[in-house]
Amino acid sequence: MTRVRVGVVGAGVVGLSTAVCIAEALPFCSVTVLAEKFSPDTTSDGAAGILFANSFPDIPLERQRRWFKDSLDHLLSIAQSEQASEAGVLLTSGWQVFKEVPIEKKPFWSDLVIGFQLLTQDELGQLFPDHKFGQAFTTVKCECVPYLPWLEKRLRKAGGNMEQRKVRSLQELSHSYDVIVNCSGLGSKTLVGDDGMYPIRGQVLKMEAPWLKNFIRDGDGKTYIYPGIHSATVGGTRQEEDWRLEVDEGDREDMLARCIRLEPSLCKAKVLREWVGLRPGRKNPRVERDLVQLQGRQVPVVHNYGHGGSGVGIAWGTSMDALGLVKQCLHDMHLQAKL
Ligand SMILES: Cc1cc2nc3c(=O)[nH]c(=O)nc-3n(C[C@H](O)[C@H](O)[C@H](O)COP(=O)(O)OP(=O)(O)OC[C@H]3O[C@@H](n4cnc5c(N)ncnc54)[C@H](O)[C@@H]3O)c2cc1C
Ligand SMILES: O=C([O-])CC(=O)C(=O)O
Repeated sequence: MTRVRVGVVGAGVVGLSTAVCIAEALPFCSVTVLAEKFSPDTTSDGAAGILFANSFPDIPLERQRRWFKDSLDHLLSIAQSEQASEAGVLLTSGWQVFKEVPIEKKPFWSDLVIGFQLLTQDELGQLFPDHKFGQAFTTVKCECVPYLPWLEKRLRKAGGNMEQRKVRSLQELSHSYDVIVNCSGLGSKTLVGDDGMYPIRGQVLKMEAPWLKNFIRDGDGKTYIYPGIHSATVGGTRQEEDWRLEVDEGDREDMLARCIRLEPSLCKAKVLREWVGLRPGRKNPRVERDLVQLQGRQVPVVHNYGHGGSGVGIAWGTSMDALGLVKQCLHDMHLQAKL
């Protein structure tokens, strides 16, 4: 039996989720993940991993809700299973607070997370006297340092392979794969020449603060404290078009001061690690299929990249869409007939 060869470029949370979805749903495919960097060296590895949805201007709300819901459901089922600690997926509760009352008091994801409530004025006064508005909810935190190896293991179990390699052009893959799936994140800027891709620099601290049990996020998206399994992720910055990967001392002092204002006890916490990552910024994620002329042959390419600051939060949902697109490619190529 001839197997359909699927090459997935990228081993961050998006690439591995997509590879697992394809390998498990389409056992007649042989899935290979090709990536320059694997865990723990991807952008995904440094993310706080909070499931929280940002909204994208040109994606229908129903599709965004589905991306978030599919991801939340998938991770909730892991969080409630015996796999939770190995996979690094846990439930977390806390608050998002605002200095000014936001236009959208109940965001589109408010009925998808658990127990979403608005804080009363009394509660705000007790907990966050400098803020005018607050939301309380329970969601999932997915820590990629354990989660990506857990996905790699799941991929191998489904028959998938991994190869460390920088792909300089999709041409290189045209003879080795029947379908190419592009999950290269910010790498898509050069790999497929996408000028809409840009870095959004994020600097965070990993701090030892085991007494903190609840997350706190300022609604401006720049200041947050996310307690996790071994450390709290404390941040952050959102600097567009900034490619610097080194730690900036000014950013560190500024974010620490902002976080200590929200949570004074952090001034006693030890800094375990500092980290900088570049979010794969794009106006909207690109989850679509294309036919590319490669070395005289039309090769189907499925794109799944450009998740910005939401990659962990929507990766499983966009991967389910990418799986649907791969199925459409196979249908069009009549490759199912190879079975
Ligand atoms: C400080 C910070 C905090 C964050 N917190 C959160 C959070 O709490 N929740 C959330 O949902 N998101 C968060 N994010 C965003 C999240 O990290 C990203 O959206 C997500 O990691 C994107 O995943 P990805 O798989 O697309 O990209 P990456 O993780 O960057 O993976 C890209 C992969 O493609 C490979 N690649 C690229 N180009 C090539 C090439 N030419 N050849 C071969 N391989 C290639 C890379 O080596 C890598 O394996 C945060 C980001 C930052 C920076
Ligand atoms: O926005 C947040 O709370 C965390 C996050 O996703 C990011 O820094 O990209």
